[in-house]
Amino acid sequence: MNNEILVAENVTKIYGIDTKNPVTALSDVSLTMYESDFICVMGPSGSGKSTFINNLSTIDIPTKGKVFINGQEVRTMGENEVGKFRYENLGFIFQEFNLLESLTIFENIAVPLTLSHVPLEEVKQRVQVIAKKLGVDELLDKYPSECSGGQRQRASIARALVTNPKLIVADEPTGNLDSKNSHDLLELFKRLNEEEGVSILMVTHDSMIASYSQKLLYIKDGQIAETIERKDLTQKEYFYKIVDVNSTESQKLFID
Ligand SMILES: Nc1ncnc2c1ncn2[C@@H]1O[C@H](COP(=O)(O)OP(=O)(O)OP(=O)(O)O)[C@@H](O)[C@H]1O
Repeated sequence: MNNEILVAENVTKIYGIDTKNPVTALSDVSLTMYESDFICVMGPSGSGKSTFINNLSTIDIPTKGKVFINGQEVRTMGENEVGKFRYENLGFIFQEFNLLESLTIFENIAVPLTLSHVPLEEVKQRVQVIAKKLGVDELLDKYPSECSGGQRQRASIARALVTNPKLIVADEPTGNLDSKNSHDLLELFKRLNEEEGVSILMVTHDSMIASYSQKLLYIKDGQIAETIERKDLTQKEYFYKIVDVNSTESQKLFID
């Protein structure tokens, strides 16, 4: 059995808890993720998917419950410690790429290494390697404004991966990519997952993208309503199962 990388115990998130209209976005959710797990999160709009991954990955702090990453309880870490911990362990990929406009693509990708005081020669070498993997090695001297949406997205993915994170946390990472680039990204995730044991926790609304995972969590009303595991299914069989869950759950919305 692989080591536990992320443990969430009875996590609840209530937005606006001190207001007249608090919103319980996540309700008593637990999850154990092991090294090399590849988990996808799906569910209707507003069901709590982003809240789920944000609260499990140090971006946000739960109202109730505990989160452990690599055995450390996130709540007990100071702000600086959490920052360092993120750089060393986590790679975040979001739909908005948040590249710094005043820095070149090279400098953007290098940011997490520079912040960790990695020597310049090593920075250059690691940026080159990851930029090549993401197909942005020709763009390193350009500024984000000189690149297309897909190129910027790939550069931001290179920045998330340049630290060799143990856990990739991705919220709709293919949102701005065309279908070829989406599948290339998922093939890269698959390789990192299978060959380097990187764990992946990813939100997507696309069943085809979700079919690259080994486990699917279907979130509804802030809770895990269904869990499907790929096990020995082919990707195609798993894909059909995912489509089925999405369509069955969508139909329930009519009946309810
Ligand atoms: N900062 C916030 N303050 C108040 N309510 C919030 C906040 N963020 C999210 N919510 C509410 O929490 C619930 C869950 O939102 P969340 O963004 O996690 O859903 P989601 O499943 O990711 O949605 P989508 O697929 O539309 O992105 C929604 O009702 C949303 O309106």
